[in-house]
Amino acid sequence: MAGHRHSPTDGITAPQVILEDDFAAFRRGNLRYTVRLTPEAIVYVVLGSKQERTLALADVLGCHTSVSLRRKPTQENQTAFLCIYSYPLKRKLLSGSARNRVSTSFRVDRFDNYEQNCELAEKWRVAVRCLLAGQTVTAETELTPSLLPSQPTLLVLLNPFSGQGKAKQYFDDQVMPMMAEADVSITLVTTEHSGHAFDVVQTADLSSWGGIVVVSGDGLLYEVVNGLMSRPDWEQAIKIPLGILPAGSGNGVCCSINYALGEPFEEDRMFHSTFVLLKATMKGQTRPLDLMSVDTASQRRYAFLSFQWGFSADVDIESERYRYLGGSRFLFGSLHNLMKFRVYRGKLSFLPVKGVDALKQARQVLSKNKYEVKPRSLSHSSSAVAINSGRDDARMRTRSASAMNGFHYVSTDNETLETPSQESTSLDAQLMSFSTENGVHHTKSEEDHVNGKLTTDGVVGTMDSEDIHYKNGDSDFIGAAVSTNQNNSKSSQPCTAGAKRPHRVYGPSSTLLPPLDQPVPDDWVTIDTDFVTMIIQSISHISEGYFSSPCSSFGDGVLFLSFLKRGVTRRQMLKIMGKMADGTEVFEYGSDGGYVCCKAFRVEPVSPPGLMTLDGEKIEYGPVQAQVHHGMMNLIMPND
Ligand SMILES: Nc1ncnc2c1ncn2[C@@H]1O[C@H](COP(=O)(O)OP(=O)(O)OP(=O)(O)O)[C@@H](O)[C@H]1O
Repeated sequence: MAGHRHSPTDGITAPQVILEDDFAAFRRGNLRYTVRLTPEAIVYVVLGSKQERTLALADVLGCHTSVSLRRKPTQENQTAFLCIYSYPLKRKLLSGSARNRVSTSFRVDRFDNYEQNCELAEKWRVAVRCLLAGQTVTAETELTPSLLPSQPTLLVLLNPFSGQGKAKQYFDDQVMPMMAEADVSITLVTTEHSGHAFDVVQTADLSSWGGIVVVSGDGLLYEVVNGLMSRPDWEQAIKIPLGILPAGSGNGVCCSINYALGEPFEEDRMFHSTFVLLKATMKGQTRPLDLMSVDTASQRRYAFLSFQWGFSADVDIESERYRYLGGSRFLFGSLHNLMKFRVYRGKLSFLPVKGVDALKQARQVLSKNKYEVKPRSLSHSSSAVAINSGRDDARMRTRSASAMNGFHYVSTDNETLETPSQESTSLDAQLMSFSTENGVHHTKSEEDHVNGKLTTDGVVGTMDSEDIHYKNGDSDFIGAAVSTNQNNSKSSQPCTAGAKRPHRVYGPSSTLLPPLDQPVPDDWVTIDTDFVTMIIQSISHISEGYFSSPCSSFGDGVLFLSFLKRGVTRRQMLKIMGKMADGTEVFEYGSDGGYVCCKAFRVEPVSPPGLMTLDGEKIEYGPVQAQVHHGMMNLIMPND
């Protein structure tokens, strides 16, 4: 039985090789391999040939010795086994790429003795597991089981009614086998009613688990987050790594994770998301995720995904009855709502982020994604936001470069790059003022645009038809904004989040938000109009097929706000929905919408009661405001 331990002086690859042995193929007669373990891969070469195969460790989930092969040693056969589970990406003919499971087994037969072969196989297992956990292993490392990283136990909360009601089936058939391969142990709780997960995490001793994973739609994660934030030790509790496996019909978080990582999602989303989650779990990796503190008249909640009002909220909630269709329910719901095509009167106010040109960033992201991007004269644009305020349908219909679909861009050097309507000129001139560094800055031409309404501490500009106001105060946009609680420090005591918040809740102070019944600070932008839809989100996808914010990334500390106003037509809506689905130019809302970057927002509906959602869950209809809290949560996902 051949084989040898690698010596660092062997060959040119010597410094890279951690282990090298000759093993027999599992089921292929006399075929033998030289197998090498490097920090990046397991490479095996057929003895006597140059036929080399590589299992990249980035694709490997686990490694087991003979245990999994269910073979007992006999007198004649003293062989041990080594089995490696990998999930390499394969290109698909029509649909990009997808991972597939490959299990590679070797017969470890260097010795005539079963125990010694087992010991050798175990050395390999220890080395591979250590590398998968991100530990450094070299040819000199003494490979004993004591080196094995301790794998945390995960609390898994499974909603059997998520999506099409297949969460349990997915979990048993796909997730559990992969968890076993990765040696991840779990405590499984199947939720029995709405609020169950909230109760579990609100009272649990969290030190028992290394993380909490929901197998559900985004709604159960929302429940878990709010459960954690309702604990007296919320500040520590919310730091527990949180993961999600997509069993809902929306799955915005999983979609955003896989998009950010360049991982496939469309085909077998549970399989791909489990792979991603386990890779991160094994290395103890997380990424920060922002949390929104959201106040309504009666309550404070926490959200990590989106606030929606209008068309998209209606689609989300009203399509619940088509749940059996899975993700297609949104398409069905969209078509249904397109027929009604309602508008919603209200006021949208937001605190813009200085120096972020959301549209320009979106274009960069999309072109990096190799999507076809139409030429636009944006090269000098660096205004804080870009908003379309015109309502010129003729201009909307003309997709010429000069019309730019109604978008109007301004630059810090006051160069107007488009010929906007009078209305958009007015708004953009106002926006230009907060893109300057030190408070108010107006050129003569800008002042002309804002209809001459100058005040001593800034400017109030009004638009004839849309009643859009911009007020510029003296204060810097963060920190000095009006707040109910000027103490910026986080409190572990219950805090009231504003004058209209009768429910005492735990959580951070919303330093950017005034009480809900008080006016917004001067440095906020207000748009008072008829809206068709409004989505405010912190990650890229609000659900599958809704890549509505190309600029959003995990833990960026900002929100992106997309809206459409009265004036957009059904045809345009259809087109926008199509673009959202294939991830191209989702921000191209024509002259009747906008895509902006903000830190806080307030929505004050005037329309009769309708639907508003937070992370896809219905909330009470009425005034609502929120601010983003940078990276408060830890989302289980790879970060290298
Ligand atoms: N056993 C249960 N019975 C009824 N409701 C439950 C149960 N477990 C959880 N819930 C509730 O179901 C709601 C939705 O859960 P979840 O997000 O997992 O699925 P979903 O709404 O189907 O997902 P999606 O919106 O993506 O379709 C949550 O608010 C949660 O409180």
